[in-house]
Amino acid sequence: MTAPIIQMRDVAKYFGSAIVLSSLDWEVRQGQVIGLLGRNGAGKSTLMECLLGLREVDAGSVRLFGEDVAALSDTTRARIGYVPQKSNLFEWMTPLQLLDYFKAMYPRWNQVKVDALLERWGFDALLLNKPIGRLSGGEQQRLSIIRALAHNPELLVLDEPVSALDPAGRRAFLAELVDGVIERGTTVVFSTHILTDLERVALDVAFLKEGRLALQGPLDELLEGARNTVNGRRAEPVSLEDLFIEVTQ
Ligand SMILES: Nc1ncnc2c1ncn2[C@@H]1O[C@H](COP(=O)(O)OP(=O)(O)OP(=O)(O)O)[C@@H](O)[C@H]1O
Repeated sequence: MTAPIIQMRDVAKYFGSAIVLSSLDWEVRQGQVIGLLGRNGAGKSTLMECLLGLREVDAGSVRLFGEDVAALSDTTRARIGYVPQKSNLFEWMTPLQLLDYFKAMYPRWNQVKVDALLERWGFDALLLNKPIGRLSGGEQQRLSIIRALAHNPELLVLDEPVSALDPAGRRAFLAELVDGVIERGTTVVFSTHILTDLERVALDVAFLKEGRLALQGPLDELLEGARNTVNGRRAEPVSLEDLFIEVTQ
């Protein structure tokens, strides 16, 4: 059997005396599409940063594609795409310069896809040549998504990728995610507070609570299970919002 795409064992992460992740175990297999849920401050961004090796863990181990995340090879790095919650793009560059910069780093860069997304997502000549620092929040987020998708990653980690997008932008992004990314068998970890988006995209959901993954499974099974546990009788359907409140409170 091939190694899991993500494997975290007994991971702990502290900020000073605050325990954010504790004894956390997680395995994500190839092709899984997981919506990561948790209340504000539960540690979703921290978990994503730790799993990508952007933050050092205080205990435990993290492996990506079977490799220790602290010593990832360039080949494995090139298999990963990440959209952080806060844009981390070079603000003094223009979108065109930024995309050229990353293009040189990734052997599998798909310029046809980049050009199609730029056009579909409203990057005209004016926007493409403006310093990134002067783009709106939503424009920066769209650019960050295009950058993360451009090299056809096999693992895509998205930290609230639609938080700054208007409804049309969100819909366009979700369509791209479903048709252009998930269809290709990409493994996706996706955090959001917009539960309707998650219901459209995620096949599995994982709830982060008190530093651990409190519950994970196929979304439809979790909803069905929650409905069947009410008084032991078949009850009214449970919404994902109900389940979120029940699991995370
Ligand atoms: N660099 C840091 N230094 C100190 N504390 C931090 C740091 N980064 C995050 N924290 C704390 O760690 C906890 C988890 O934060 P994190 O951003 O991972 O949560 P989250 O689940 O992504 O939240 P949200 O849903 O609000 O985005 C919070 O209590 C936060 O204040």
